[in-house]
Amino acid sequence: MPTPELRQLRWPATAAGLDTLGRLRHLAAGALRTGRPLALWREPDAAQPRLLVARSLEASFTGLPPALEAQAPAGFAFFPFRDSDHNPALFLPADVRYDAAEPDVVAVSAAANDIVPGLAAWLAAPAVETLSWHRSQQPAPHTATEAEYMRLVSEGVAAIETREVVKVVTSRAARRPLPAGFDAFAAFAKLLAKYPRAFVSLVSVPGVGTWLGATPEVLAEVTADGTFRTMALAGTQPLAPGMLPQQAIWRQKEIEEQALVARYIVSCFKQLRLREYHETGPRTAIAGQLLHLRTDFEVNLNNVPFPNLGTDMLRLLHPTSAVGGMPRQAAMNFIQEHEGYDRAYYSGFLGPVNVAAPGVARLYVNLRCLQLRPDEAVLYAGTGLTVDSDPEREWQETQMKLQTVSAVLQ
Ligand SMILES: C=C(O[C@H]1C=CC=C(C(=O)O)[C@@H]1O)C(=O)O
Repeated sequence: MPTPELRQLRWPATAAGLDTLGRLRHLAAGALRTGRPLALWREPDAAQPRLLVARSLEASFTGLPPALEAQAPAGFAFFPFRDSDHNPALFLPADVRYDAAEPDVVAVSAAANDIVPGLAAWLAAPAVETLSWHRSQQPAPHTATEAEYMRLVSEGVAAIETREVVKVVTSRAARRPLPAGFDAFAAFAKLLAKYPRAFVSLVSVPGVGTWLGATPEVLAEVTADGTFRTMALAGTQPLAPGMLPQQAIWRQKEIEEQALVARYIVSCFKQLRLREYHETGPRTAIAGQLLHLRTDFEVNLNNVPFPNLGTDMLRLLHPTSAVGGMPRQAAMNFIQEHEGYDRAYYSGFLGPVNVAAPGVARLYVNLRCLQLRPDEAVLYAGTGLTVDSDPEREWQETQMKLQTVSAVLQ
């Protein structure tokens, strides 16, 4: 359904030779060239990716997490794990939109009317070879060695034993060189093909940097038919070749770890005094070459007196105990004191709000992601700890999780 205040620009005949990926790339090039923030993403099981360009960086700064109601502004949320001057919370207004499923038009919001002449000229301009992605001003984060990470895990287990926390998720960053001729757009296209069930994204913001990922974890979703969804995702094991997910056997450690996340979600519903939710699972879910335990939660918004449930739940859920821990504040304090690096946008959340249509929002936890730097990538992964965590196994688990996105660096 076209949104009335959107102006539709048609691609000129000169662009006839560009396929949809070529058009997405060309629009991304235009945004980068003019110093504008942009997001490219493909929702799980959607056939085609979408692109959104914000008219300016200034228009993209925000305070609170976005409202998810149909009348709220349309845009793309890009939130850090923890707000700071270095890692601002962003909501890129949907000023320019391109949906590869409707390849012949580019939609421009009324707020961005002034950029129409430049954009129209750009649609007719020849495609460029190399794109200069926006860069972060921050130095690369500290990357933990195996010994350092194992020490962090032991400290986390000790904090659980002394009841400082019930669960905590520790994480680390890893640096990898970019292969010769690395192209972030081509890497995005590779992730699209490799992970059809993931939310695949490439976000580039002036001064903030460029992030690429393929995450399996829904944070908050509101659908056109009025359904709210979230999930408790935790517990990890490799998907062995030829193995069916239903054959997976889970240890008590993973079962408990995931149950805590599910319990946290239920406590958020309780806080809002909502009882009419449906809970399915836990079931084994595939995420790339990994398996997780997943419980799905669903609320029919047409049957409950909670018109703002999506917005309220989003504000309660972030950061979930799948990336922070429980109790939330104690786990956040532990991470701040012990982790020794800045997670930036890793384990924050991202996704479109009211872009596909008013009242449709799909926000994901930013996992299995990397930050692009001029000649290297910084990759991120974490592991949920319980009292039974073994430091060596947790290190191995981070190695496995890093492989999801490092597939594009080979
Ligand atoms: C923190 C991450 O994953 C979370 C989601 C699924 C399974 C997890 C785990 O088994 O620890 C984590 O809670 C990550 O991928 O960096």
